[in-house]
Amino acid sequence: MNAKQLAAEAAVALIKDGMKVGLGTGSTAYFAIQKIGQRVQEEGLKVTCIATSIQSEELAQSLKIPMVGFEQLERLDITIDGADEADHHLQLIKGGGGALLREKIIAYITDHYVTIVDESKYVETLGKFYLPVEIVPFGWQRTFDHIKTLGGAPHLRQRDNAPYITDNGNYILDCDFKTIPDPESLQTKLNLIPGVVECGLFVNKTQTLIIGYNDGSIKTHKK
Ligand SMILES: O=C(CO)[C@H](O)[C@H](O)COP(=O)(O)O
Repeated sequence: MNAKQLAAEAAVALIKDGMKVGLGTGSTAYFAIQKIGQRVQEEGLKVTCIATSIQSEELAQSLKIPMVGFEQLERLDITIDGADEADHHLQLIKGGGGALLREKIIAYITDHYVTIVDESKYVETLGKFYLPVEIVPFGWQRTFDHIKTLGGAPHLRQRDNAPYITDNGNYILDCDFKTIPDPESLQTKLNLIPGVVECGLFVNKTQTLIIGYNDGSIKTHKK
């Protein structure tokens, strides 16, 4: 089992019958969704889930995981999601897979937010990974300029030689801040810029961080 799968399966062991569960996005969350599907089918685990992306929703449906919409839930008991970087204070950079807005909406209604990563994502200080910032397409060049004044070199994310479009119809700027010693302050500054929908900093959200190691071990950090 690889390090991502180890972390993912340890997280899925926290899910109990009757829970409302948020499903993350990305290659680590993929293993969690697979395992939830297995528990639903083999153990009869009773859960209702909501996904952080169209991709994860389709995967969950293919595994016959019961899905609900926001009209049927106000809070989630647990969400299991990956991250691009996690620091020692359990602050995160997310959005490498482009799902940061839905991921943050789900994080904010979750009682127990569990982040799953492999050892390569656990860092001293955030910022080596370019920070994804979701922005509206209208006037994006000026939003780009504003972000630049905060010290982050933005790059418009591309796919097939065109701007990458999120599930919400927006663009993403991947911003090189080099190092982010104060994620909370940067998040506030970014989210005040007109045109910014949300940034990929997840501050004080993770209660449990599960790290999978290549030697087959896992470590859990709790807040
Ligand atoms: O934030 C995300 C998607 O928007 C992912 O959680 C993040 O990119 C980690 O992905 P992976 O597990 O594939 O490394």
